[in-house]
Amino acid sequence: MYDYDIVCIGSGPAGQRAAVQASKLGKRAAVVERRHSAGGVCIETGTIPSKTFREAVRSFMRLSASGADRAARVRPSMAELAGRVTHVVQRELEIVQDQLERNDVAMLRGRAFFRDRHTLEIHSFEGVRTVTAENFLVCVGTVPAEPGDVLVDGETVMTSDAILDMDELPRSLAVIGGGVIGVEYASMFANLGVKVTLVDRRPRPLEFLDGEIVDELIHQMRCELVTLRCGEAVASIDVVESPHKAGLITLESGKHVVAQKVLYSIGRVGATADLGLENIGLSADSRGRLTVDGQFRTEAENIYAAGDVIGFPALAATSSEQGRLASCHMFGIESEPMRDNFPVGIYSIPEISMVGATEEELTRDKVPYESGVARFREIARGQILGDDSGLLKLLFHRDTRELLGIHCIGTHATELIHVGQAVLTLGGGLDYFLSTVFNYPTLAECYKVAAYNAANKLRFAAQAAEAHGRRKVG
Ligand SMILES: Cc1cc2nc3c(=O)[nH]c(=O)nc-3n(C[C@H](O)[C@H](O)[C@H](O)COP(=O)(O)OP(=O)(O)OC[C@H]3O[C@@H](n4cnc5c(N)ncnc54)[C@H](O)[C@@H]3O)c2cc1C
Ligand SMILES: NC(=O)c1ccc[n+]([C@@H]2O[C@H](COP(=O)([O-])OP(=O)(O)OC[C@H]3O[C@@H](n4cnc5c(N)ncnc54)[C@H](O)[C@@H]3O)[C@@H](O)[C@H]2O)c1
Repeated sequence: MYDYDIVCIGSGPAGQRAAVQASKLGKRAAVVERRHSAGGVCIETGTIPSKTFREAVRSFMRLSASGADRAARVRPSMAELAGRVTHVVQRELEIVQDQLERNDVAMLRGRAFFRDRHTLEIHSFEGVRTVTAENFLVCVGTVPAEPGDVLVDGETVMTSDAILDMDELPRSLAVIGGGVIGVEYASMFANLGVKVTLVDRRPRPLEFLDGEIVDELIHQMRCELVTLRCGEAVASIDVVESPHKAGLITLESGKHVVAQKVLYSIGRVGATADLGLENIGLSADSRGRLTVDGQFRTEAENIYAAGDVIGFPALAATSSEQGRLASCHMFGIESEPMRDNFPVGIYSIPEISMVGATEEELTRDKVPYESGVARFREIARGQILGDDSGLLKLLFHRDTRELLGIHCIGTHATELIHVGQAVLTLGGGLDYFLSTVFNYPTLAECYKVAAYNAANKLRFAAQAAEAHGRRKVG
């Protein structure tokens, strides 16, 4: 008899959801966590702190005489901003703790290490204890990628794990890596009046997004005086005294970037290095990730993996759902697989969200489509909110009129996207939006306006094709 039916290694969204699901099925569940509290990267250093920081930045901008006038903005102290983050993180940790307790999930504190396929050592300052389980869920998440040749001292050069621990707002910040983390923090600090330089070796940041949306983001970032150094890789980073401590970044092109602080955000790797995978016959890929099948099972029959440690899409909500599904599969409960149409939300300022195909993907795959765009400045709610740069873009199949993709940048984009997500998932299209009435004044009205725009383009194109056909016949 094992100590537990399931032990989840890691208390992020995947571990929490898997353990609670197992408990609801009457199983004995435990979660191992090496940090002081349960919550994972999601609550302690990732999603919740960064999104709370963003809201704190935005509230200070709203308090300013004019959000659009950089010079007139109130510049809060780092302590004021961080205070809000600490408060929300603390509350979220309490909620998770309470939820696990209510569901009789045992919390085991310490670093987990596999001794064999049914035995785990848990190392803590109290010593080493051993627990056994019938099944394990590896949901250890990720840690920042830190190539050995780059100095990350945590003071001048830091990863996203430490960026909010800065005592003061820096005068300048260099962000290395224009992925989601880099872009989000670059835009937040730029809106605080920090002089930001963003470096990425790719030609443009966030290449997986629709190009038009990235164009708008770049425009907005430039308005906040962000310098973009794209298509440029970093050769070295040194900490210099000039006369104050600063990071000196040398790019492969020979250019230098000097900034008081450097955020190093070039991706994250699975936290599998010290897990004892060799003792259970598993190995991780070069980025520390584990491979699983459609049921989240690894090659070891009783060992499952979910969340960021299995790679794409590596989001909080998808990790949560993967954890729940892994638990169901483990205990023979049939469940619907996770739907493909999950949204991506980027909490830059302005925020971005998308679901479905981009124009670039449809063009590459030769899918005939038409786009419809609504600009927030043409919508009453956009005017009320003072957002005159936001836009919603819908992509429809030209022949079937099905909805294929939704792309949004601007206020509440991450909420607004869910209307489109539902229509996309349920197979709806242009005619749904044309015949549906939304609340007024709301941003949801953008769906109707974008649909009109696409319908008009389709009609003009059909008329032109018909006229062309008549001319040919004549
Ligand atoms: C700065 C930042 C911002 C983000 N913003 C968003 C966002 O806005 N939206 C979004 O959807 N996603 C966001 N993410 C991603 C999101 O945080 C992750 O997708 C999510 O946390 C992954 O959940 P998980 O369950 O895989 O584990 P994690 O949340 O990564 O937690 C894993 C836990 O396992 C523990 N652990 C690791 N090894 C061991 C061991 N050997 N023994 C015991 N415990 C161990 C770790 O201490 C950690 O607490 C962000 C990430 C970062 C870094
Ligand atoms: N809103 C969200 O959903 C959200 C927010 C933050 C983080 N996250 C998660 O966190 C994960 C990690 O984010 P990330 O931004 O660190 O990684 P990423 O992989 O998204 O981006 C890393 C970027 O760094 C660039 N890069 C790599 N090496 C470089 C070098 N030597 N010089 C210059 N540029 C270099 C890459 O071209 C890439 O654009 C993401 O996969 C995402 O799932 C999600």
